[in-house]
Amino acid sequence: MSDGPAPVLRAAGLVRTHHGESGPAHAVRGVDLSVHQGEFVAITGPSGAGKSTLLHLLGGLQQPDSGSIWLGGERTDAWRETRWAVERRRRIGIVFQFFNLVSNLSVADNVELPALLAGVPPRRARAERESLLAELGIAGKERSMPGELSGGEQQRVALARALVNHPPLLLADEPAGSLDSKGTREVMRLLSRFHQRGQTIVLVTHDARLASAAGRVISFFDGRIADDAQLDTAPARRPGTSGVLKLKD
Ligand SMILES: Nc1ncnc2c1ncn2[C@@H]1O[C@H](COP(=O)(O)OP(=O)(O)OP(=O)(O)O)[C@@H](O)[C@H]1O
Repeated sequence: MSDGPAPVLRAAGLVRTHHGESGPAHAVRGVDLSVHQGEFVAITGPSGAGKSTLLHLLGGLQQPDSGSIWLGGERTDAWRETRWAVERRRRIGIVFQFFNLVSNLSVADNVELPALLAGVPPRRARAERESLLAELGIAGKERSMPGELSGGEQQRVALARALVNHPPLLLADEPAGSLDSKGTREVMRLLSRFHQRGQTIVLVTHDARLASAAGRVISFFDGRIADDAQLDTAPARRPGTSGVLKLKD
């Protein structure tokens, strides 16, 4: 093992089988993975390959049948649901395809909630929320309810909520999956921007074009890593570019 800093995330021997009505689905069949500080990793692959299951395991939203996960060098095997919930608040931001905002809370409350739950004083939570919403281009929407926003705006709120506690790791599960091409470009541009500032990101997408915004692309197939490639053209290596995304309107 090297003497460098511990990976932000490490997984070893992860296995997870779902037991559905149509029998067992071997979603994750043995995954070893390390993600280092500042990396932008895309996990891509066909529908049903097990990408979402893997991301859920990495974020502690589901537990593996076997294998281990380390966050910042700390082994999580003994963590149960409540411990994961507490640790996630500080250490892992997650954005989902369908945003998962709390529909009866305002934009401001949605973003501040994880900070308040983590014990951040209200004034600081408010300041964090203000600066994130401004940065994400949705200042002025604080009082809106999620249902009053476009999909792209909701995803930006979800990003603000995910980042409000400055987590070392951002997980994104098809964050543009329910957006039109304009919203898709916007979300990917924002992810690239946060990445250029040092945010570590693991993105799951079935869309190879979106994956090309990352610096490292893992091809996932049938529950396993089929390929793990560094891209030379990644935005992080070319600061100031907006990435290699070229989506049509
Ligand atoms: N809760 C569940 N119960 C039963 N089977 C499941 C469950 N969740 C996922 N699966 C099955 O596990 C396999 C992997 O699913 P998963 O959603 O992880 O794949 P994916 O690569 O993210 O697919 P997609 O791109 O379509 O979202 C599939 O065969 C799926 O049907």
